[in-house]
Amino acid sequence: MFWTIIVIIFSGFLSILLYRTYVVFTPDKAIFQPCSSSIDNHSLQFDQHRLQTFQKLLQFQTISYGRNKQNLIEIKKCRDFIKAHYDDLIKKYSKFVELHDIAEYSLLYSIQGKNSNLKPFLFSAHMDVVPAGNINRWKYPPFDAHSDEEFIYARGTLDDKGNLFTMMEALKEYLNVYGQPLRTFYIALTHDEEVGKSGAMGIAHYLSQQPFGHNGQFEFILDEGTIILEEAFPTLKNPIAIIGVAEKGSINIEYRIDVAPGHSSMPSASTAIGILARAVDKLESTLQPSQFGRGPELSLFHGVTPYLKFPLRLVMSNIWLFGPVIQLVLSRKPGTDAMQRTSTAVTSISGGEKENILPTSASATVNHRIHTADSCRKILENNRRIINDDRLVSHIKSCSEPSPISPYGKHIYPYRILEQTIRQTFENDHHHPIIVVPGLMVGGTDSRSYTNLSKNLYRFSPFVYHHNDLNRLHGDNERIRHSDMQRGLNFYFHLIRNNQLVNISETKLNSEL
Ligand SMILES: CCCCCCCC/C=C\CCCCCCCC(=O)N[C@@H](CC(N)=O)C(=O)O
Ligand SMILES: [Zn+2]
Ligand SMILES: [Zn+2]
Repeated sequence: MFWTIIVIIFSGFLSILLYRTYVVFTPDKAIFQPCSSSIDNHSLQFDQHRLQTFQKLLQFQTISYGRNKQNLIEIKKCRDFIKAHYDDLIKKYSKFVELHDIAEYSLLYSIQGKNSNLKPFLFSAHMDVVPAGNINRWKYPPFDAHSDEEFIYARGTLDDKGNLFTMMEALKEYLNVYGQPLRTFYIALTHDEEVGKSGAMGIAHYLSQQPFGHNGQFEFILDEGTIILEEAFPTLKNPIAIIGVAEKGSINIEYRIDVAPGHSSMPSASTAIGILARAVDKLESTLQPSQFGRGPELSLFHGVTPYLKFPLRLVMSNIWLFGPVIQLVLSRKPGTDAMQRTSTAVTSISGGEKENILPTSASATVNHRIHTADSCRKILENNRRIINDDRLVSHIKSCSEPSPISPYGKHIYPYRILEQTIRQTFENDHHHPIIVVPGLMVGGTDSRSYTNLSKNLYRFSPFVYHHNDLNRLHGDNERIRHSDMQRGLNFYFHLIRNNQLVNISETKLNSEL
């Protein structure tokens, strides 16, 4: 009797696991053709001429070192280069293309559509880059834009001049092929994304003053963001395109301790530096709690699960049971761990004046990137508990809460167009079709300044990266593949094209499912 009950329970349990694995999580085969077939054959080439122009763009040392500390001479040169290179568009299509200088160095191209009933859309990219760090660690000098058979190496290739160049080239091609579009759209090229927001805020302000109708709302906004990952999961051959539907918040907290001075020959048990060091150590070694399953990362996992092989598919289909194991695996790599929790990085520290004076003060700044299920207040509170030392005083230097989560899924028109354009751009790989999933953008973007313009904010860069290469972002040897540049051109071209349908409506989309 006992064994019979055990067998019944076990079989029931197994059935639930298998049901979820093979019935609930099945691949979504819905293919949506967002545009007429004629355009599908239109392919842009990343040819020698485009390569050379891109290299010139990369050679400007448009470095943002810190707030109010930028290489403005190079930024100005880069801006002028962009203006000159695309000047033809303004001249040739002066009836509907305009260029606006914003916040002195940022640019906004507006392309007036024929049909003012259609809500406009906006692409955004930035021309500034972070410093290259120790250039001896680079394979090629970071501003030479060295090109080999496969890659172009330079600071800013992926973040974010690759996006900037491919969207501008796609615009040029679109106008040359089709002339005036139906739907109005804008391309924003900012100059201080890495350190501030004056470019994006100036653009947001300018746009909010425009008489669009639609309550000043954009159909969607697309900014740099999450990418296409290769080999993200064991045994998975399909690339995963992650559309960032939300962006983490960011808080910078300074922890400071002030004590009386003294002679270094008679130190007390702990100095200001020692006390601060222990607090920093506690913050680093105590992770903020995992929020796995409470943000867009859950949808990423649900989207990928049907494509995984047994037994991983079974594990991922049953997060209710294996959640803790998945959290443990995610925590093994910085890139995956960042998806499931608020991250902690101690980014600066200072203290002490002279070798024989006990330090009177010491301070450290901690940067947290806040998961959508957390908040600034919650993180401050967690830290207070973790540090558990009243001698340290905290000061919030800056704080922005996580962004709202933009709507996504089959029934959301702009998300759907984006998803299908990604598939369209990758359609030649039939062996391992691309998987498109929503996800969480772990870094900050200019789109933060555009929140009042649209509820549909997406962050995506159409470039393939291996997960082991993620540390090239803001790191050494940043690079981009020639093939990615080619795909970027086609992605933006088709995205502009796919957004020109007049009868786009959620009803129409739904009927196609
Ligand atoms: C199952 C595997 C999933 C692995 C997911 C990892 C996905 C990571 C993909 C892309 C990460 C891209 C992060 C780059 C951030 C670029 C933006 C940036 O640098 N922003 C700055 C400035 C700012 N506006 O805040 C920043 O400090 O974040
Ligand atoms: Zn960027
Ligand atoms: Zn960046």
